Amino acid sequence: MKETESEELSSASPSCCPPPGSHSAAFPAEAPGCQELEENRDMEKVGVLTAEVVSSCVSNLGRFGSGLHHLYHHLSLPSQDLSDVSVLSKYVHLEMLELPHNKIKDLSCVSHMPYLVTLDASHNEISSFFGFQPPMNLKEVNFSHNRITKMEDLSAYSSLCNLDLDYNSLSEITGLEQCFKLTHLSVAQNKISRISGLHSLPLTHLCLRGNQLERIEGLENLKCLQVLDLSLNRITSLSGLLNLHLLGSINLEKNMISEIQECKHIHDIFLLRDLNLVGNPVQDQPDYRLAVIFLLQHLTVLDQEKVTVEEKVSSVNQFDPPLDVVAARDHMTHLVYQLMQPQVLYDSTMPTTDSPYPMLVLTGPQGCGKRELTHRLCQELNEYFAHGTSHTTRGPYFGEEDGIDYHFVSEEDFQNMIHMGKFIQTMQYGGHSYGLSREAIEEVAREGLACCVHMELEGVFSLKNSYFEPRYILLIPTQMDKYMGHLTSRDLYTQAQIDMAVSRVELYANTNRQRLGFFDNVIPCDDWEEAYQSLRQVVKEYLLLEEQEEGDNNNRGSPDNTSNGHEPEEKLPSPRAGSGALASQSATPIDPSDPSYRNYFTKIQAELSPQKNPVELASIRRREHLVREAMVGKSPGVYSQLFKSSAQSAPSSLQNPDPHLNEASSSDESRASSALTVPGSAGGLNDSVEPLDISVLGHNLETLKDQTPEATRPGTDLLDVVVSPSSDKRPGSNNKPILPPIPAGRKTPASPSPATSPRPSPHPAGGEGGDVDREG
Ligand SMILES: Nc1ncnc2c1ncn2[C@@H]1O[C@H](COP(=O)(O)OP(=O)(O)OP(=O)(O)O)[C@@H](O)[C@H]1O
Repeated sequence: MKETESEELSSASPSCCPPPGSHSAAFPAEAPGCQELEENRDMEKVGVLTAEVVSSCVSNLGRFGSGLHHLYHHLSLPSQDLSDVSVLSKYVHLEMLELPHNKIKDLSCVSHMPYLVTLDASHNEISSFFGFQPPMNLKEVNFSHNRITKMEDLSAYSSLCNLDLDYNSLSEITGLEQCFKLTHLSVAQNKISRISGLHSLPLTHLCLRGNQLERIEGLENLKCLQVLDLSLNRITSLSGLLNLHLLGSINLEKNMISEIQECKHIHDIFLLRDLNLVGNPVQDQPDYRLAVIFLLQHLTVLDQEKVTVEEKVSSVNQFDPPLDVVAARDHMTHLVYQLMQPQVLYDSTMPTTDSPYPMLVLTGPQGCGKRELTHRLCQELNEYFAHGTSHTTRGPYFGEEDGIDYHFVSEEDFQNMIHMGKFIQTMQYGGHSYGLSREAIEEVAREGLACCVHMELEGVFSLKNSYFEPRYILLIPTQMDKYMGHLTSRDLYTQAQIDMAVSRVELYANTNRQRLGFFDNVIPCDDWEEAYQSLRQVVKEYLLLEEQEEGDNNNRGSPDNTSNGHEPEEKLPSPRAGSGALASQSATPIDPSDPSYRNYFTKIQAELSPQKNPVELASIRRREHLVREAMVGKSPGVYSQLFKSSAQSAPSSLQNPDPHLNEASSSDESRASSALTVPGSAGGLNDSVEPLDISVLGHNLETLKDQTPEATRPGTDLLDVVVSPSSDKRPGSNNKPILPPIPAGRKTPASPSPATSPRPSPHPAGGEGGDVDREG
């Protein structure tokens, strides 16, 4: 093959034949004669390029014309100290010419190279801009490191794709209007102070590094731009990059960008992956890196460092934390501050851990009516509920009363309260702080009532982290016009506040959609009267008042109801829905894993089993006693103490000589009193999950009750007493289903602390009993 080529080459250049197989020959259209070669050798010393040198530096042999001629297409003469390359005008077939690092001033020889595609004349002394006739196919030109001061019209160079003009003395970009194929332009290290002349070029890569730019401008129409280098300029703002939707990389190293907010200008460039702001004053801003990562969430590299997943998560948690994160932080804060205070046992503390203090939370967007409904409910059902009054730093509206609507406090006092560990939860809303204090709940608990509060969604999230287990009822507007009209008519809010409130309706709706069971009920609140009736109905069902009323009616209708000697059945969860679709909690079919299910069947089983003889009963009681002791041994002393005190202080109708029964009754009572709590956590009367209700005990409660004289008397059944509508329902009497069973020692603690010292209650809780030290 090589031989054939050589033969062809020889025939194409008879006057200057290279040795066969040698690459040391170039093949100009008319090869120089031997005499000329001699002359060239003489001139080499003064930087004149000779044909001999050329023939030693060519490469890339290829066919030409008819295919019978072979020619070298590439010539590379780097760092040869050449100043005169006019000999090249005879090499008309060159496609690539590389002459970097020479002393060339004149490139007019290129005019004779119509096939030239690539020209590298970097690091020379050229001052004339494209001083040659345009080769038709010229695509890549490198004139970097020369002495060009002015760009001229390049409209004849229509094939130009890549132009490098770095390190010249250009002060303006001009003459490129017709370069419709120019995709790469580099004009780094010049004297350009304003970006212009780029029009709608199809540039994908643009480098303007090391100029005197102060503004990013004139790039609006570069829709194809992908890589932009503006480093080493004096740019102060990132505006001017809008609409460059394909931009993937921006280098702004060593500029004068000082504000993180500048990143907002490039926020919508979704393909932006790489941003370099090294050496800008903005880097000194607090949380600079996370802030930029947050604003530009598509970045994978910032300041030449990879953006990690951890950084992305931290940035979101820091600058737009999800509700859960806000709530977790809020809860942590209050918990830690609270733990730093002397620990006391609170009035809302229940005797057993499975029966949380009953609370009702109405939530919904601002002005949806939840505050009014809360107050109305507390007024109507004042035997059961009292309002837990939050603190706020906002000033009172006309007609609002301190201590009733809110505790109005200064921001300073609010902060002090936080640091004193006074709050259960807090939140910022509309520029003000709101918080539910521990004392607000305790005040209500001291009355022997359940606490009813209203709050925004964030408060609910935070409260869900605490050990309180309230019922949450969502009041949601469904008719936006009506809701907005109501907000407007209140004449309290600016348009921005109204917009915010309205926009948050969706937040509530989404939470309800996405977090099944997050709210216990949802009530539309477009009509407040209807909403109240629904709320009332729902709450009554929580309190089991509906069943009681029904039960009463039934009892009245059929007095022989219990004449068979059986105790009235514990009611299973009501199959009726409370109100609306989300009131279906009580309508859910009984789940075998549900404790009430287990309890129900234990009871059925107990009733179906043959009567135990006295020996068996004694054995069961002994085992039960052992288990109880073991349980008590595990529990903190003060709780077991309270547990007993509670039993002692129960109303006389509940007193039983059997200590086990007293414990059981107290326990049952507390569970029954927690009818407001969510199923599964504490449960109501129907959910009396006896901790000792394990198979080894069999029918413990039933058996024990059988042995008490009271249990045999109609109307004094333990469970009956707790829920009977006819029973004493004085606040604090321990008989109300929702009441926390308040130990007798509560009213006169041995050494009251400021946090627990009770204010005189109009309704003494529980019976008379021994003092219990409530301090933890
Ligand atoms: N402790 C709290 N935690 C969270 N949110 C609270 C708390 N206390 C009150 N809020 C809620 O803060 C929002 C603003 O309350 P504010 O009383 O200032 O507004 P409002 O215009 O009277 O609205 P509303 O009639 O709903 O109470 C209300 O939605 C309110 O329920």
